[in-house]
Amino acid sequence: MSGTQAVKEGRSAFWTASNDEILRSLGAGAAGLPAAEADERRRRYGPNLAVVGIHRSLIAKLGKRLAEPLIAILLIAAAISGGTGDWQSFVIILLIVLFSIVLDIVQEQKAETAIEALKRSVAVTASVRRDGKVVELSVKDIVPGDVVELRAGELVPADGVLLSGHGTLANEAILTGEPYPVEKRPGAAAGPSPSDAFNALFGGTSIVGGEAVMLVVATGGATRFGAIAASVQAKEPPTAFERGVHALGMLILRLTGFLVLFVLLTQLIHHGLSLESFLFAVALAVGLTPELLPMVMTVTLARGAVRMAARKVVVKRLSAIHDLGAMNVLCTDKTGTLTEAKIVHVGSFDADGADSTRVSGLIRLNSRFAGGTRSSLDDAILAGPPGPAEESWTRVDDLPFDFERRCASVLVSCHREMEMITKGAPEAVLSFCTHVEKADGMVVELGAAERAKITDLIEEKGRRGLRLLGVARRPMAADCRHVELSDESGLIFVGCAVFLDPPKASATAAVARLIEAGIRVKIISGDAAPVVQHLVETLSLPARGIMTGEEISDLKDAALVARVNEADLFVRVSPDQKSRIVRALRRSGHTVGFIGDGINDAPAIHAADVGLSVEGGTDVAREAADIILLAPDLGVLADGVVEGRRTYANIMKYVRMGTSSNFGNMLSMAFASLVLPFLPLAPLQILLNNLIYDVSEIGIPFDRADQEALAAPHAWSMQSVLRFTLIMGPLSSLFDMATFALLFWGFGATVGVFQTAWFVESIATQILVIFIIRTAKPLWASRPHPVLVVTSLGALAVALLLALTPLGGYVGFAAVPLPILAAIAGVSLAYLVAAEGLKRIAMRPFARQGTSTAAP
Ligand SMILES: Nc1ncnc2c1ncn2[C@@H]1O[C@H](COP(=O)(O)OP(=O)(O)OP(=O)(O)O)[C@@H](O)[C@H]1O
Ligand SMILES: [Mg+2]
Repeated sequence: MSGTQAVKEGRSAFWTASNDEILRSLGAGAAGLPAAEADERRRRYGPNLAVVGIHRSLIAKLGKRLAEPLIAILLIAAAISGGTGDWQSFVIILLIVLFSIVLDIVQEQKAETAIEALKRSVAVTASVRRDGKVVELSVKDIVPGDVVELRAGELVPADGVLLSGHGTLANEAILTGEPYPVEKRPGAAAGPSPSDAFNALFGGTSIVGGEAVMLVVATGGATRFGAIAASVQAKEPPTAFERGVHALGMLILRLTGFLVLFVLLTQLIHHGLSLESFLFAVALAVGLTPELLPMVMTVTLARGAVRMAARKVVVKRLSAIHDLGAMNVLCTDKTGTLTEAKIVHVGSFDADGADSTRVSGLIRLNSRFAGGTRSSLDDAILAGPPGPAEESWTRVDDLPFDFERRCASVLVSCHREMEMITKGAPEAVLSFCTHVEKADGMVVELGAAERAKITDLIEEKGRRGLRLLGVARRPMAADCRHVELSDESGLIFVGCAVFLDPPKASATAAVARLIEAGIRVKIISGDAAPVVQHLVETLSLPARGIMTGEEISDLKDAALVARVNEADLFVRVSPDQKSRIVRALRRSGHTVGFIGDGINDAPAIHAADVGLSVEGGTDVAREAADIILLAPDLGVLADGVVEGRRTYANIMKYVRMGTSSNFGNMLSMAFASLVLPFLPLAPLQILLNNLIYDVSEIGIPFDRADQEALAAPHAWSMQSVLRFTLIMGPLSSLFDMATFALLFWGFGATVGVFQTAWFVESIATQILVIFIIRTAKPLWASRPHPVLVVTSLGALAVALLLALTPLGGYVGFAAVPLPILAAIAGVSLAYLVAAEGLKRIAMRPFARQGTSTAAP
């Protein structure tokens, strides 16, 4: 198949065709598509999303819920009730199903809308040529035939070919697993294999060097990445928290199944098969399942996300909120978070340490003509006045900067002169040098003594907090047209350019707050040791232990795990080492955050439990991040951490209440069905009880959290959930059983009175205990949020109204004599007092695993 054909059919090997062929077959031009044509194509090809169909329609959501086993069973129960002429049950069951589904869907919908809006606010855009102008478009609006302009640090939005490029380097690790950048240039590839496609860029990869103009050939699911993403549904692996909640849900489900079978069996033996006992078992199953847990989690997290956004922290992945609160190690790069990132080129010195305009002139030529990533250092260099003869130099070739060799070279010519000028990390440049240029222009061999002197000079400037770039040159043959990496040798050292980047005054307080919050702060920088150490001293940051990139490259992963905890400063590390450090910290048991803004930070951001970036960061860093800070400030992050912990604390309240009351109810029901000659609650009453209790908890996402719950990183612990359940559950069923005994043997209550009284006891204790177990402190020492007070007491009022007024006749309630009511009130009060007393033991925190090694 020819290349043209491949393009026409939207098939894979489009890179074998020539650009002219591709432009023709796509009906496109270098100036971009007309807007009307683009709209037409958008309709024809659909949105440029790798995975579509994540947004389920309302109908689909409803369908999914109706198909849930519990709801399905309830609907069957309603049908059977209706079929046997029990219209009352039929209507009430349907109402209950409807109400809980609507509650669930509405809440979740609201949460999703809020999150979508947040995500959109930090979404990555692309520069697209339309109607001959360059416009910023949402990536999803890109269509085949579009012409996209790309720079280093940006994501490739779709599959396409290079129309032109300069020093273009792409990172295709997402497709190939290969971490090293691949060179890209225009032309037609020789073979159909993607590894031949030197002229193609693929959606989902990123530009890490140079720039490019790309013609889009395939979008959305038709891209290479789209095909992969669709096959794995691009699902992120669940976090520890998500796994924990899921495991808990499964445990409860199994217990419920077991219990329902048990109750059904005892009912069968006692009373034979009846509709009543079937409905009872169904209602029990419904009542015992924490069916609203997923919704409450989503709603609580979404509310947390909205609150965090108000504090300039935008969450892209909801569960990252939990991880942020659990984070106990934060790794940060230096520039921007600890410094102002206002880099100024303040001067240059030669090999003897004397001021030198010659060095400044050479480094300007390098920055001016360097391809690849233009860094903030280049911007600082070019902000100064041009050198004397700068205009007469022209670029011939260049070797773009990369973070591994930390150098950039240009080949420039002026009249008959041809020079290669190299700049980069001083020690890297110096290692390429064999000669040195003196102040008078003389070039002499670089002896060991002089080399040591220059190294000392560099060290000494670094200790004063000055950032340096070394400058060297090499005269080349006049007919030289290309330079290669091997040409970066035998250089003549000229001197260093000096830069200042003022420390951020607010960083000291922000780091102190993070440490106060139980988070260890580590600095991972590509800069030199003295510069980083000077910064740490200036800001008086508590940091001990330093490790260099060189040391790290000598260590195997296992050895690195053993050593990462010893150091708080990591210097001269490469992007790959940044992510190795993060992974090692995670493997040694920490929950690790990484904040950075550069291309070189993206792998580490991705590797962290909580990847953080800032609004002004590069696209790749922002795309890799779970959380975006709208202000590059660690103080904002400290606020976010507090919010994350609050959200977690509220979810734990729901988990605790759900598990302990469910477990208690299970025990009570099992006991009751063994000893009572009738059902302790009619099926409808159980459903009603469950519904009212669910409503009473709607206020939890709004609740305040105690200062104590915010003070330290938390971690999901199944042990502590189980302990709470095993203490508080039996306690509540102890009082349930006392109520049974009192009603049945003490007062000799009739079925109707018994059920009404127990309904009142059960709902009152379940709801009121919210106020006790929402805090580990004494009840009176922690004030609940008004919304929680209103929802829970409101729900209780409704329950009492239903049970104690003639309204209750519809669901089988009877009038309860005053002495019984008084007795029930007494039992309930006794239960609450006991719960308050026991909660201290039940809520004692478990020691966190993995922190012992990291304690300061
Ligand atoms: N444009 C450039 N040309 C030559 N060398 C450069 C350039 N940009 C950076 N370098 C060198 O590479 C080193 C690492 O880059 P950079 O400082 O961006 O890393 P980093 O890890 O992001 O550091 P930080 O912690 O300060 O954010 C720099 O210290 C400098 O020596
Ligand atoms: Mg950086």
